[in-house]
Amino acid sequence: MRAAIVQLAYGDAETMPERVERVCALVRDVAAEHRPDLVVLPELWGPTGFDYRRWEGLAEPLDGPWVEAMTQLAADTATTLHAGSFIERLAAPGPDGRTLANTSLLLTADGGRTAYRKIHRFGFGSGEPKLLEAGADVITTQIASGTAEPVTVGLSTCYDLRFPELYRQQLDAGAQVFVVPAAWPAARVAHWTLLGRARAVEDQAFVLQCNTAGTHAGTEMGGRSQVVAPTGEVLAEAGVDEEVLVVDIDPALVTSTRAGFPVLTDRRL
Ligand SMILES: O=C(O)CCC(=O)C(=O)O
Repeated sequence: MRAAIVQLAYGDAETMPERVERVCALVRDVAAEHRPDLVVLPELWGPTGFDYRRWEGLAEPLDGPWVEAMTQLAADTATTLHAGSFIERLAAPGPDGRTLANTSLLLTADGGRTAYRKIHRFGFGSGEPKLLEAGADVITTQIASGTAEPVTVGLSTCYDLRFPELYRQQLDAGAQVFVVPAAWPAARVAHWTLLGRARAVEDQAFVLQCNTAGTHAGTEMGGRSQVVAPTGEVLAEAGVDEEVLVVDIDPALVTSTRAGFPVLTDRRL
């Protein structure tokens, strides 16, 4: 399976419509040049990861224009597109009384859609916990892998990476690949790369991490997107600017790693 991890850089000057147009053109170019099976974009790259004041105004329902543009992009490029996440306007307030969520979308070329609402909200009382509802559902789904066998991917977002129990639940649901879009700051980027490797090693799964680069709302993003094999080997790592990683991964390596070093069979639940 060929994956293209599109690490986007942005600042405060670019508007969301300008960025959507730029990113659509970039993804079309990547798809035409590399023919990936899966393209991954970062968390909240449209409304921005840290400019919370804009979220209310930039929120959209699941049938809004951003989702429509991403659905069209998946169809036009004939790839599965993990579109990163957006600020979803919910039809009704959730248990915390909020009407917004940080929602990731996996879109297939034939119009299929899997949504994941970020479970662990980042901000310690401000930002996400103050403004957003938390997701409640662990999400895995099967996608085409470029071979006869589909591959099972688990969806999570940014701060979720700090909570290994989520990945164990995805593992138990059959996940072979974890896809993690993020807007992870430079200040803690060493945690981002370390935790991605940890999730790969402990669950013997591929980890595809797509971070944001640039500086917006006064927060410098960390970049360093990476693709980690079930053995823990880092197959590709980005720098700190906008960059596209194109990596061929073999889902059979998950099976052979789990069979060759069967640590998961020693779990005591
Ligand atoms: O956990 C971290 O250090 C960063 C998390 C974050 O920025 C987010 O979830 O948006």
